[in-house]
Amino acid sequence: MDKLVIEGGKPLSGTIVIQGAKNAALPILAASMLVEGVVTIEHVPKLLDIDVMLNILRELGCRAEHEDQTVQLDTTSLHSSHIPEALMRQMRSSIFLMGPLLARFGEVTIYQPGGCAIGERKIDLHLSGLEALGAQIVEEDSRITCYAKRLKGAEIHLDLPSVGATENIMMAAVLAEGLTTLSNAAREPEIQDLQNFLNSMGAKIIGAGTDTITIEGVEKLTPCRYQVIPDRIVTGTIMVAAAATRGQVTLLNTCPSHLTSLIHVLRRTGVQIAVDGDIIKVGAAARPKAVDRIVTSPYPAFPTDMQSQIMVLLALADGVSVMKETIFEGRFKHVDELSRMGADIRVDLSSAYIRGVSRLYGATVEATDLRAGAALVIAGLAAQGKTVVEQVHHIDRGYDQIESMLGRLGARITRYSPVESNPIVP
Ligand SMILES: CC(=O)N[C@H]1[C@@H](OP(=O)(O)OP(=O)(O)OC[C@H]2O[C@@H](n3ccc(=O)[nH]c3=O)[C@H](O)[C@@H]2O)O[C@H](CO)[C@@H](O)[C@@H]1O
Ligand SMILES: C=C(OP(=O)(O)O)C(=O)O
Repeated sequence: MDKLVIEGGKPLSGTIVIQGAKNAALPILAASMLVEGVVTIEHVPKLLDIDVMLNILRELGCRAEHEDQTVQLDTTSLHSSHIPEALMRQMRSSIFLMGPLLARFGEVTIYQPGGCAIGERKIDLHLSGLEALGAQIVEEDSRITCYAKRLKGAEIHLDLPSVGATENIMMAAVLAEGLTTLSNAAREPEIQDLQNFLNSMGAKIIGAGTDTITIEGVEKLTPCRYQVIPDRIVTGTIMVAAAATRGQVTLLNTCPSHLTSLIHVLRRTGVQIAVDGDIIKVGAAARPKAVDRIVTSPYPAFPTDMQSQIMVLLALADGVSVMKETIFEGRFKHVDELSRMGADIRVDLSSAYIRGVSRLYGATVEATDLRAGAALVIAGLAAQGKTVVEQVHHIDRGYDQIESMLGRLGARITRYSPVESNPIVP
């Protein structure tokens, strides 16, 4: 497994262009299976999860190429709707294929998906949503088969606003007969992006970004060319890294309106943020201030995907901060690792109590999941001395060569692979 070696203590400085959003690109790639022909998706980052998705699509008979951030998919020879268990288990987002493949083939076989160890992550809402659209679902051990000659529009209420279930139901309902109304839908920007993509292919969806989404089924879609939105979590990660190292960074290709809750929290810590169109400038010179209470909740509240990164800034703040995690019960695994670097954090059930210290110290730490890994990289950049972050494959799921990105901002960060003990020069 690769590891990152970071010499900390250098403020980040410079300009960076933000990659396209993983969490928008993944469902959009899956939704492309609804149409027959050649679909072109731009601003698709080079990530492990994207590679896994493209490998699954190839396995199903789709032709897939990914060059210069552009994915071209030819779905004409798609011949299977059976996703092998080994591929299904490589990531959570494999579940996005359930709705589109069912809608296109009238049948899909999947297995329980894999993913980061951040919580239980059930798929009951995905399944009950498809059932409401008329699918017959047969579960045998980890294998799930869904059948429906043609899905039928329905009124569906989600017990909780699941991002993935909202997207899966939207994708399935696009080719269903009649009208689907989805209430208590998730409102994340990536859902709006999926709506825009599907509508570009001729779907009739309104309401994404609100809690009620209406999908009028159509007979057929036509292929399109589409560009995914900027990644708000990568943007947020760099903003926090700039703040934690007391640097000055300009971020290009951002969507500031997707980051309102994070910007609000960062300003409360004393970080200077200037927004101009799709450009964000972040600067911090002094020690951050503690924030009494942050609660992760569905969009537009504070995102769970930024919880571990902001915790690093709070670990260096003046005072005590409280962070409550309400989405994933297992998302405090970075706390033990940060403690090894000198952080003073106590976890009690779903809350973390963070007593800021004036300095973190380099250590050897392990990325336990994607965002925990990103947090440890930020901690390493801000710490005094050398930090080694192990299990970097978790970080590669969501950040396109994090070491090159941060290196361009002056960070002293090098990737080592176990095969050659030489550093990997990007
Ligand atoms: C690829 C992608 O977009 N991933 C994001 C998506 O994941 P994902 O779509 O998996 O997250 P969900 O919104 O579905 O999960 C939210 C909560 O709902 C629960 N739940 C979900 C589905 C279900 O059928 N039953 C159920 O109980 C989950 O266990 C979790 O506690 O939203 C999460 C919450 O913002 C983010 O952290 C992930 O980065
Ligand atoms: C948890 C995440 O992703 P996924 O849902 O793909 O596991 C994430 O992006 O932070």
